[in-house]
Amino acid sequence: MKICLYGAGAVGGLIGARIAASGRTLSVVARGATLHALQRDGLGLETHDSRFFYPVHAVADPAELGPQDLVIIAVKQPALSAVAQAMGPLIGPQTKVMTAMNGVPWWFFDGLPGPLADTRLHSVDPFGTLRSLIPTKHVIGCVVHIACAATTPGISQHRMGNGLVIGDAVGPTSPATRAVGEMLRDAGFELTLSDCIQRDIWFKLWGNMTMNPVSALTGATSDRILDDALVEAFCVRIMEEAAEVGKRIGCPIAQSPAERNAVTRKLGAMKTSMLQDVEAGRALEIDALLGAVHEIAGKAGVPTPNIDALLGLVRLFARERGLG
Ligand SMILES: NC(=O)C1=CN([C@@H]2O[C@H](COP(=O)(O)OP(=O)(O)OC[C@H]3O[C@@H](n4cnc5c(N)ncnc54)[C@H](OP(=O)(O)O)[C@@H]3O)[C@@H](O)[C@H]2O)C=CC1
Ligand SMILES: CC(C)(CO)C(=O)C(=O)O
Repeated sequence: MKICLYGAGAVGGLIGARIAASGRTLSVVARGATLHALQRDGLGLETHDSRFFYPVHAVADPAELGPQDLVIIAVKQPALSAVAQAMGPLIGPQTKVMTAMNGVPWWFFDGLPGPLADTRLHSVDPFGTLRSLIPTKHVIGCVVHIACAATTPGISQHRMGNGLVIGDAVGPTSPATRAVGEMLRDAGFELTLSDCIQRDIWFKLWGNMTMNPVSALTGATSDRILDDALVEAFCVRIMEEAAEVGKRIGCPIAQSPAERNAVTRKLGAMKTSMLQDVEAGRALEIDALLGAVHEIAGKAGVPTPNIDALLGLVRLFARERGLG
């Protein structure tokens, strides 16, 4: 399997390092300090008590690599458009493109039957460029139930969790996606195959769409967010609104906000990826985590005053700090 990673940060670095550690050849498209580090040292993977480096073939220009069997995209949502525009040479007729990212992707409704089937989301693909550059038939969705960070170029720090859920964006699980699943299992992940990856995306988003923006606004880790009764109550109202939207679009959530917050609480003092972005001065993933939910709620006819308030606040926060 010819595998290429695009986005060797926290999540991509972890997935890539595990793939390389399992004995497979991995190509990586990277830039700047990350490219330099990968070419010099390989992909670094750090845990609380270890640090290993794995050799990879790192390039700046996807044209050097040509068509792949699998391209793993693990960038933040604001970087996606530039990646889609550059990755053309990696995509052949049989290529699978796996999006290992949080939030609602541009292809969300392409394979989701129900009242909004085939809806196009202006918030995450305003001009339809992602859809035309990465046709949905190539896409495997991937939900990452892992926490990690990348504070040094080329090195992913694995903090907790080991779960990946993958599924075809459209249609039943294909043999190619099963093969990708086997490859990721071999690499050491707890891999689940989903026959409706949109539901898994919505389920994960249900926790992220509160914790990530609230942590960005307040600078607080997840435990401190949940320790404040008023902030927790605000998060619960947002989750109730998102659960109602989910119910209307075919992504029901079989969990209560209290149950989910209890799971989040067990993760301790977690610094979300959006808080990491604020601290590093990087653009925030607002459209995929909140803008798309706001747009979908409007189309589904569900009032979402609390989601709207959080979206407005975090959007303004990002604009004022040049993180938008
Ligand atoms: N971190 C976490 O714990 C979790 C994150 N997620 C999600 O996973 C996705 C990835 O997040 P994460 O790994 O944290 O992000 P990071 O910011 O750590 O990594 C993104 C990487 O993409 C690279 N990149 C961006 N644009 C380009 C480009 N044009 N060419 C080459 N490389 C590029 C960046 O390189 P450069 O440094 O050069 O900009 C960086 O190495 C997000 O959707 C996030 O929400 C999901 C679960 C957990
Ligand atoms: C680690 C986790 C689950 C925290 O919300 C995450 O997905 C993120 O930080 O983006």
